[in-house]
Amino acid sequence: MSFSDLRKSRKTQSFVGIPAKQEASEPVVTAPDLHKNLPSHLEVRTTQHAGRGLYAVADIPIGSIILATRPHVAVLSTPHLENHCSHCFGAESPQGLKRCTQCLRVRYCDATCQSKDWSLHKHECPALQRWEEAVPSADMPQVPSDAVRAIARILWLRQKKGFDSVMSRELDAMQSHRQTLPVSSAEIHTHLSHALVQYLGLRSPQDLAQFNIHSAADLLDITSRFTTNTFTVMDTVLSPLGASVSPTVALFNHSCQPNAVVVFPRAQRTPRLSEPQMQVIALRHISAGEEVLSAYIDITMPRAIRQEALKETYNFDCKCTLCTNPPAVCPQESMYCPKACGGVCPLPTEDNPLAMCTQCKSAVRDTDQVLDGVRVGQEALDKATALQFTDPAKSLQLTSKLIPILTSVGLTPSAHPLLALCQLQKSFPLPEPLTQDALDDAIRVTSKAVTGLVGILPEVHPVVGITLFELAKLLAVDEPEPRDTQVAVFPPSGPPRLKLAYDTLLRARASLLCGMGVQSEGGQVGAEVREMLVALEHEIAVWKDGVKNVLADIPK
Ligand SMILES: C[S@@+](CC[C@H](N)C(=O)[O-])C[C@H]1O[C@@H](n2cnc3c(N)ncnc32)[C@H](O)[C@@H]1O
Repeated sequence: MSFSDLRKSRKTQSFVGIPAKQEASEPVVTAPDLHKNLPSHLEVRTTQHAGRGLYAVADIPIGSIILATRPHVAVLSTPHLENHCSHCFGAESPQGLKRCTQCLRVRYCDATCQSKDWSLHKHECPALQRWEEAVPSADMPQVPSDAVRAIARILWLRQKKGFDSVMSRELDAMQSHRQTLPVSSAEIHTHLSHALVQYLGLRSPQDLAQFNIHSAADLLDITSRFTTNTFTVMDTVLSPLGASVSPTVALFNHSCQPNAVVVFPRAQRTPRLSEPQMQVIALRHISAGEEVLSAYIDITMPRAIRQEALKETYNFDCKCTLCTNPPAVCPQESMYCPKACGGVCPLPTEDNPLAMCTQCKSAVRDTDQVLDGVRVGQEALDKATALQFTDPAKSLQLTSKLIPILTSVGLTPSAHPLLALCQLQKSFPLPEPLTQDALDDAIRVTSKAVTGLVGILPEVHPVVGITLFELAKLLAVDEPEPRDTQVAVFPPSGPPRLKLAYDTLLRARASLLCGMGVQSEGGQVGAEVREMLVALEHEIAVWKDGVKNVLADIPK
């Protein structure tokens, strides 16, 4: 059988007569010797509807590090291969990174990081070179996708550790949805399998036996396990860096109202060589007996988009409280009362155009205007997201145009797509030379994003903490043309702005201390917040002294 038969044999158990080992999509039972590194406050339990999950067996206070581990496998995404270490994922320091002299693709902080990565890179290095040689033209990707590089690392790791090792069995015990994959995603898996085989330099399906893969079904199990159990590696300000797989962290099930969050805080005090370290942090007090649940997707999205994303990638229908029993007005789909009574209305939809304020019962009259605004806003968001890196000026033009439109039709800052547009716009750097208007605009958009996020997420969520920190940094930028401080507009100017920066920073610190883990004092970003607080305190003190001196000079 050739590789082109993979698709046909998707549902078969074997292509070389050896049956696949596991009935996919059945709840997996964990062997007692797996996940031995679980902390004593957690245990694995299995339910019919969600398979294995992790449950608290003791109370877990808010902000606690529930679990900390280095993923079994992690890869940088292609654009970050140039500016981050492929072992510890640290950003390029002033000393620069050392490039692998063979493949010229991956970089390391130093010889220590390189030698730590060698056991897997020694297989990856020739594979990267082989891939590059085989690429038919310069406009094709010169490096395989993150998924292909990560899955290959999983295969080399299993081979190195032995297929019966605990590490390999933990990887093999991760949930696979091979038997119930929708046709659309089965196609993706087939493409992934083909790219993987090319990257590994295999000539026939039988060559996969060296990775303990004996059938098309086995191969699809591997790719399905990868998509179902991957976590995005993030830097300290939550920007995506790459993909990682940790079978222990993958035991956490999903909720759209999670009580825990996965972060990569880069702790200050632990040596960098244990990085990238994933930490699961309690977003609220978790009582003994409760399941610990994280969010697999962006929960600032409306319910329909969340449900679709969960079905597409994770193959389940979410039955969390927020999905099954939503509030009368979901913040993600809300607008202000048309009579401005202070209440909110659900956003009208094509199916249900009647929208009414929950407080004063006034009906939204201009439903067409709202529907059009949301539709055009979504189209602009899709376009602006696609152009974010290739044509940032055009992308920024789209977000700047749509944010005022959606605001004027009455969407709340938490509503989709307004919040998503604000989040995108605030990711662009400030223009140079900086004008007061551009700075003030950036502050207004970031402030709107904070308000929107706080309407959906708990204040201790790291996304809220990081956005507060971004806002505080903008408020602390030297104003190009400070305004008259008497005029009550937002953002304020002069000393009141400095005071607002300080207060916002205090909020960011409180949020990040919890959301990035109390024990690690907020990790690297927590340390940056503390440094900035000291600098701002100094600036405010200088300003107060200045005012005191001026007052003393005024003749009585
Ligand atoms: C990362 S794994 C989580 C651990 C998994 N339950 C197991 O037994 O290995 C993701 C898969 O778990 C299941 N799952 C996670 N959260 C769920 C939920 N809230 N409801 C139903 N199934 C869920 C889905 O099958 C999903 O594809």
